[in-house]
Amino acid sequence: MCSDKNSRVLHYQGHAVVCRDHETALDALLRAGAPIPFSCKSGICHRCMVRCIDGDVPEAARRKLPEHQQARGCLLACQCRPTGPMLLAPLSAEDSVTRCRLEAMNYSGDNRWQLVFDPFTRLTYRPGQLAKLMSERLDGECTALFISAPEDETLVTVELEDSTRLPEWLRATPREGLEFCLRGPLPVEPAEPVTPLPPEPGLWDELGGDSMVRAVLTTFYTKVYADPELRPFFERVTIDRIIGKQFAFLKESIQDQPVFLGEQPRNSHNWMVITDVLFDHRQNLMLQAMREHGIPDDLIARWSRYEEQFRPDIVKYKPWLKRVGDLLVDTEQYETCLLEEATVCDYCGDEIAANTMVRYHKRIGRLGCEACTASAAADGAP
Ligand code: HEM
Repeated sequence: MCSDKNSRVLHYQGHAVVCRDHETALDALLRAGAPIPFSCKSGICHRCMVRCIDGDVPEAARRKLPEHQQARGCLLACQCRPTGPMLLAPLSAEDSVTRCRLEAMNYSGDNRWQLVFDPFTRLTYRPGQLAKLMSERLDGECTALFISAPEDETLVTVELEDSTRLPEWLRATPREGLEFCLRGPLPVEPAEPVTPLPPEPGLWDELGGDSMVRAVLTTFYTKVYADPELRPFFERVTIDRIIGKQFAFLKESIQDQPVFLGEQPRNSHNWMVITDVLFDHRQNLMLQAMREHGIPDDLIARWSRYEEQFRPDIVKYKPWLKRVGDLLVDTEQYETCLLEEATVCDYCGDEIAANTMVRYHKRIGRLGCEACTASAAADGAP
């Protein structure tokens, strides 16, 4: 993450602070005014558990945590005396794992399986939320939907989202008594829209103005377009276009210049399934880009706040509907229409005659000729 391994600078949700000798990460972050939860400060209550996205986690800060949390980079901030720079983030829904005991697995027809189970610790959930189920060894992950009502029942019932592909661990017999792990519940409904931070025009100049912001964004998106996890989202967007959009968005948000013509993050990212972990990964690339251009840590923190604030508008486990005026539009669907004029198929390039019925995807707008859409159906596409 950092060029200076001795700096012990901590980044957390748009706050940057250099940890003093003998100071814990928790105390340093509290000194910087970071919104980090805590209680006992002695490693018992685990309220100050956070995740390390980049940097070395001292052994003492993680040894009291179960293996699956250690593997995700979790640590207790009150037990952490940093040895170098660290990029830290709050826990996400993905970090909460509950052990459960399967009581029954019922076939409810129409290729649907329901699991009834007893969680070892209390689960707070609502019907309609999602969870990831996995074996005790935390592999063989599958998605399930809560369908029981927590106030009426002590046992929990979920329905598997894709019952055609049961993971290996769920095929074992007898199934009753099987122990497994549940991650979640994962949020599916959009949180309240973010109220953006007020502009800070002075920050733009302190960062080095238009040329420096553009240079950092160019470095950042070069990394994004080379990144196997992020690149697929940008399949249909040129790098120059996204740099231009992001530049204008930041200029408007930070410098208060009305230059951004585009959609707010909640709408423009509505179809993207972006987990907290992926969001953190993006923020880490951003941090690297800012550092490569020599931006000091306090300015990095102030800039990062303008990005971090949109986390609730962007992180999700299922696509959201797009809001167009008062309408909510499902963009992740196919539609059919009658072609008024001849065109070419977006998949094979062959001509499609006028007055043909064609199928196109609402968001990506790609339309296919009969041969291509027929072969897609044969391949099992929706
Ligand atoms: C992992 C995190 C993120 C991913 C994968 C991502 C991906 C994308 C992609 C693929 C687009 C192009 C959409 C299109 O033209 O169809 C886009 C646009 C955009 N993103 Fe992100 N983004 C992420 C985080 C953020 C954050 C934190 C911000 C806030 C500063 C942001 C602000 C924007 C803006 C302003 C646009 C342009 C919207 C428009 O076209 O009107 N993104 N993003």
